[in-house]
Amino acid sequence: MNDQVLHIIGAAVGEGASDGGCKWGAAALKDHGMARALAATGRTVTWGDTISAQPMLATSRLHAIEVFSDHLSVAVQQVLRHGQQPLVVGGDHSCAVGTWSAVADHVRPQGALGLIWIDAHLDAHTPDTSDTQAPHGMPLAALLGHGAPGMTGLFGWSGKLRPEHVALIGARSYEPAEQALLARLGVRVMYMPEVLERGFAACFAEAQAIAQSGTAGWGISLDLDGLDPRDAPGTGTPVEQGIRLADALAVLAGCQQQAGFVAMELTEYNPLRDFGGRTAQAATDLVCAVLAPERATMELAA
Ligand SMILES: NC(=[NH2+])NCCC[C@H](N)C(=O)O
Repeated sequence: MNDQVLHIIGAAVGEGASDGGCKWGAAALKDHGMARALAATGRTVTWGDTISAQPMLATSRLHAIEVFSDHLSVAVQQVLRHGQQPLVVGGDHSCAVGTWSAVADHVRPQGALGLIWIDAHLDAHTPDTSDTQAPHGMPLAALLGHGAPGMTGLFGWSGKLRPEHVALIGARSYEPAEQALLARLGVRVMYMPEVLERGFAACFAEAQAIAQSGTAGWGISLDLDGLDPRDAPGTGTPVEQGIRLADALAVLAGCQQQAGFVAMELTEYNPLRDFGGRTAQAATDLVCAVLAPERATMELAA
């Protein structure tokens, strides 16, 4: 039984994407009852502050995300300092910079952070390589220490993630420059054809081994567009042929009980495209699967 308080932080950011609809994602998931569903698994849950990007106080889109990342990272740091477990609910995927910078800084005295990144995209551009200049295409590069100083250097240090502790699953839409960066760094990327061939379970097991080995803790950054749009149509940038929801639910169940699991982030929920609320339900079921105090609880509920 896990009695650590689960503290949800809403990340109201859509400015990182070309279509800003994800800015309303956290509020919509709150209304949908995500906290209630998590509490029903047996966790003690608080929905804390929502951190909002404020473009009117910034000089550019990138600057808005830099300031937002800083604010979000401080909020996540506070949760960790209180001994609670953070769940960051986005928001476009640029929120990963704030989330994982704080988690990496928190575990740093004990060692490195491992991260499993589930996504249709690589999110490994820098301002020098991105055609769209959309910051939500840049967070993984920033966490690896590449990109705008305002995104790489939170808490006064850069390289929050080391390449050997990171694994991506589900990529199927990307540009050559970001692919080249990850290849040069030696990051393990399981592209969608490999996931279809080996199965999501085998890929996730490999990713978990990467995230756990030689690290002081690990987490999951789940971009909903990693899922197949047939199961999760309400995302910022949907791409055909993704991970099926049933596979994800089965495989991700019980992560909370795995050694070293620290935190989760769920991103790119776009309520403006979620007619009928199917994606909100998928998002809710996924966080419950990962964060339930005991695996059996989810199996009984299913
Ligand atoms: N987190 C996301 N949905 N990222 C999409 C990025 C799309 C594209 N690679 C870009 O950089 O603009």
